Amino acid sequence: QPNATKLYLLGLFPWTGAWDGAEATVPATMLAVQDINADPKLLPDYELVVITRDTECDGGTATDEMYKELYNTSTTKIMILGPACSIATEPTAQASHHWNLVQISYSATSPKLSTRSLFPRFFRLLPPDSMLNVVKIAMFKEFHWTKVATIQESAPLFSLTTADFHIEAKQAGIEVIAAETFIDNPTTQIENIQKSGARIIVAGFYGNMARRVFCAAYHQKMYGAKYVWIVPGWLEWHWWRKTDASIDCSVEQMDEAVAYHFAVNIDNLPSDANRAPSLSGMTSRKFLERFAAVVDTDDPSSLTGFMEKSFAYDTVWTVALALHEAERQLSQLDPPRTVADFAYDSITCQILFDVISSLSFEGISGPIKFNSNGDRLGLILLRQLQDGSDVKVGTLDPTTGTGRDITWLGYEPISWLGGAPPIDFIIEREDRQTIQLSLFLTGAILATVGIALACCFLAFNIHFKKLRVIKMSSPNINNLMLIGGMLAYVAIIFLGVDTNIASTDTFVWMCRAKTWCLSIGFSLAFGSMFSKTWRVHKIFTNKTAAKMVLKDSRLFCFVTTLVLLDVLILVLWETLDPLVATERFGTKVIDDENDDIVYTPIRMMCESRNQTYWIGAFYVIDGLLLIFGAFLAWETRKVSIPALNDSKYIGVCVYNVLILSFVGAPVSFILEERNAHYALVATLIWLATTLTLCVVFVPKIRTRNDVQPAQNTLVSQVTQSHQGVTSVDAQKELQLLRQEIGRLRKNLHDLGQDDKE
Ligand SMILES: NCCCC(=O)O
Repeated sequence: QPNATKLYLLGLFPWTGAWDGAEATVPATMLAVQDINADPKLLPDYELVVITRDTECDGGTATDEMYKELYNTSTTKIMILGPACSIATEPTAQASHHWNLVQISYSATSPKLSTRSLFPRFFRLLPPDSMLNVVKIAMFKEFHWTKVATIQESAPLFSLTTADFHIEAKQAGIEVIAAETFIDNPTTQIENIQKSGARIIVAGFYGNMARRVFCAAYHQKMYGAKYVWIVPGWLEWHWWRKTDASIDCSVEQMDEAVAYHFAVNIDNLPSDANRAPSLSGMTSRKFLERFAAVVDTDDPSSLTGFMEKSFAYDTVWTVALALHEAERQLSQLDPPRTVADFAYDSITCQILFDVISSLSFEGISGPIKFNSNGDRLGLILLRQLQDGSDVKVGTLDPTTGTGRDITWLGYEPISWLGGAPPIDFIIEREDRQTIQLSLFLTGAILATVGIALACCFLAFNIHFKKLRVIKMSSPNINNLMLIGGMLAYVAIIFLGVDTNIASTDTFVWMCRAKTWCLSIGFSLAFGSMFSKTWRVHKIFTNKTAAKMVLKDSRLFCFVTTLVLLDVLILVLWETLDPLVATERFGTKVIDDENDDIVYTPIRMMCESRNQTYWIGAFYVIDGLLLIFGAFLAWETRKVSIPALNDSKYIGVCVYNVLILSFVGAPVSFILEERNAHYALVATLIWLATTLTLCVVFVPKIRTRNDVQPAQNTLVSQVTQSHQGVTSVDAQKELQLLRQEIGRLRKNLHDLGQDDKE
């Protein structure tokens, strides 16, 4: 109409950015404006004019553009359309109500926008994305999935939608086994999901990040028959095929990765068979034809925002209907007013707000009605990408029935690449790690051989106790050493008893017995060696010949003290903090041949809560003994007197035990694999014990007939021995040696007497 008053609307559209939906929503908006202006019954005295601005799908730009237009006083904008992206809608809708402007978005789906206190004059033609979660949950129920992983781009739109999904999933008994968020590189998060074993993945992202996620999924082989991806249904057409320098996947690879994924969105255009006549008088088909006629492409569905075109069209109709009704209500005021009088005043704004709140009409996108949060409820559509085609496979109407069931009837069947819905999680199996029977038997046989060897040495020691070479080496102390060795061998057997061959109770009992055998065995064997080395050291360092002899009884006392100390610690340990069987779970391992199966390594351990302290006590005592033993052995390294014939061998043994203990203890702590642990620890105990016993006893056996009666021989040996280490002042040395020989003779005599006692 030539004399129509212009009513200006500010249209905020994203021509660029993460979601450039202006491509389709602007033509649809203009189509609606054209239809409304041509309708003589609707706002007959007015002409709607939409001033469009590019928001770049960005909060800052959108706010800037909005203010530029609001401060442009040449035109008064009576309402705001858009923006499309939530990130741009949130700041603008938080500010526009201060200008008494009602704002209606044709596309923004962030759940945050449902907060009336933050966005008091905001409406949108579609529900928040969180409302789509009901379809995702319904899918899980339908296909008996109980485990899910989620991945989302870091933005309120996705984090709020995902948080809501987590709550709904929990209520539905679905376990979220991975919840990943990324900013711009989802590689690690995709790897995490793969490690979690999840097969059903619910994702939230814009198209640019969706490409990165699927490219990472392609590289991790997280697609195909075994995976189900559920993504937002409003992503731009063929979003995975867009040229993108930030991904290292070809179009073919992306086609492969996204095949058969599901997309959930609000139904934007009901089929003509199911729909009531729209207020515009158009069928869905007619609308599509007209839309195709106004856009500059042969394939309108390729335009970003194609899904939202009907919402954009209906947004303008909502605005027009509200203005029409507001005009009527304003005319009844005293003095009467018109919508054209709007000067960012609250009266018109309130009327418009109330009208829209109670508005109900049949739009081109279906029935339009807003809830108290300004959201619109609608039919939710589930689509699947089947052989490159976007296929509708089901719908869910939250307003009918339970509002939680998907209608499959009348839609294409779902295509499963594997012929059936995939399992939701890899099959979990326990991998009870026990010591192999063959390894245990090997250990037991070796331990038995060791015990037999120790028995032979014991028999030899007792049988030849009168033999001078045996008598001089404190055979009773050596017997203690042999008993200690035997206990160490027995510990090897106890250590190898696992739950595959014994009950849990027996396992714990064996474990306790092992601890006793090892600690007391060590004290007996090493304590004996240590005490003898100590005696040799005393003899050769004591200045006064009278005080230098340590009798066997003193050595016995020393070893007994060590053993009693062990017993005290062990009894306290048993009483205060007893060892019990506990299951220790290792890192899950996916089967090499079938990636549907994951094994959880479980090791039965015999542990106590504060065992570190108890073991620590033993380490401190035995460690000190070892270190001091090593020192004594070093000090007496040059003593090679067959009459005290063990001293040098004992030194070798001290080093042997010291090195094996210091290597074995930390490695056995680190090594988790049960068999390797047993093999290492058993080998170290066996080696340390066997080497010690052999080093001490084999020379005795070899020289048992080689007994020298004359003390002259001893003198000559000591002299020879010391000559080997003396070179400076021969005369002086000779004198010293003679003194030493005298002293040694007395020592030997005392020792002989002591043994006889
Ligand atoms: N409907 C596409 C835009 C989504 C959003 O940013 O809310």
